[in-house]
Amino acid sequence: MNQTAVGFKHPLKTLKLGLSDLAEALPCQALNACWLFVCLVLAAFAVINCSQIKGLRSTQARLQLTQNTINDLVIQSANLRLLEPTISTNERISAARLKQAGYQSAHELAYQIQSRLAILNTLQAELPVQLPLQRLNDSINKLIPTDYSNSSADSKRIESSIDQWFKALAQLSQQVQAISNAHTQRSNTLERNNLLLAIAVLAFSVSLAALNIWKRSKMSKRFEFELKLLTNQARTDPLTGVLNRRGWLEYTGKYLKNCQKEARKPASLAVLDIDYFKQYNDTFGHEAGDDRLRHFAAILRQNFRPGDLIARVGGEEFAVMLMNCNVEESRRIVDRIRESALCDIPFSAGLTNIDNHESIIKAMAVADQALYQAKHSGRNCSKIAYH
Ligand SMILES: Nc1nc2c(ncn2[C@@H]2O[C@H](COP(=O)(O)OP(=O)(O)OP(=O)(O)O)[C@@H](O)[C@H]2O)c(=O)[nH]1
Repeated sequence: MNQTAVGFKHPLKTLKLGLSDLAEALPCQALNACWLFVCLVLAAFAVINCSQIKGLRSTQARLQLTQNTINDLVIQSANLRLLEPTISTNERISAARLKQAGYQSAHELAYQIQSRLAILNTLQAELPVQLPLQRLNDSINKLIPTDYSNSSADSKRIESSIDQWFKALAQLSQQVQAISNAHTQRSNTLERNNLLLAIAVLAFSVSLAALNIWKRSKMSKRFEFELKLLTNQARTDPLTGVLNRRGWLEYTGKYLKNCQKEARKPASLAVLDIDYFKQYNDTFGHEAGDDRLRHFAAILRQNFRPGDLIARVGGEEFAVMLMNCNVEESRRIVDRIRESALCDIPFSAGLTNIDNHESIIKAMAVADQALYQAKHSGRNCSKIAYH
């Protein structure tokens, strides 16, 4: 059996229909509020991330400064090797070497190293970690020999102290590097998260805007359609489906205005009135009278050209505007309809031309005079009135 024939729908089509129906059914304001809420939450996360990144960056800057100070300290501490008794065998040689390196005495070197340790101490105050600076501070004094004797015990003590000092410095440097790396990693992760949040906020905002535009266009389309329907209904006779008096006056008025502007060929007007309609109504009833009116309108629609305007302007009175057609031609057309086998309804017609583009009301008054003549001439005939 052919499924299409019984109304089978492809599942994807059903889904598409379902989603668009759902989006349409959701109240616009509630949807906007939800969307906005999600955007705000995402934006709040992004702001929190930004402030964290800012904090991490300033800590990183301080860590970098700390690292640089430690590096300077390592370079400066290299001069401590000049004090090693194995290299400088006595105080004189040691002092000479220190002088060469730019220090007046071992104590000056110690003082400068302590100054750098003091800088590190200050920097540490703003770091989220505790560096073992106190230990270094204490040990620096012990490193400076007061006596440059050649005793091997003393020389060994100084050597091992300097080694320990460098070991401690290396550990400190590693510790700071590790903290700095952890901070860089954390701030990279936060930056990546922020990028994702920004993309999400953008996507949500764009989809919200698109949804609103779509809903608005759908609503305006529907509104346009309903307005058109109402407008058409207001201009149409519900019984016969042709224009009512209001529609007739509006369209013919517009047509005549355009004729003036574009110097079009003249039109002519025919007013057609069913004969003895009251008698028919009284004999066959109102319902049958309605059918007769519907039937007469159908005859007119079938026999006039599609461009001609047909209207029911009174109870059993119809008007036709025959475009680009003079009144004599129009009379021939009307008489041909009356005489055709299809037309089983007697009617009288009054005709006039609208060649000087006067108002439709005036033209109808002239056509009515012709109709009056036709009625008084025994009905079921056409008369022309010129003006
Ligand atoms: N069934 C029906 N009758 C209508 C409608 N509108 C008007 N009529 C009737 O149409 C009749 C018109 O009667 P008259 O104006 O005397 O016209 P007539 O009987 O055709 O007479 P002549 O035009 O002189 O031939 C009245 O009885 C109205 O009630 C309608 O919509 N439906």
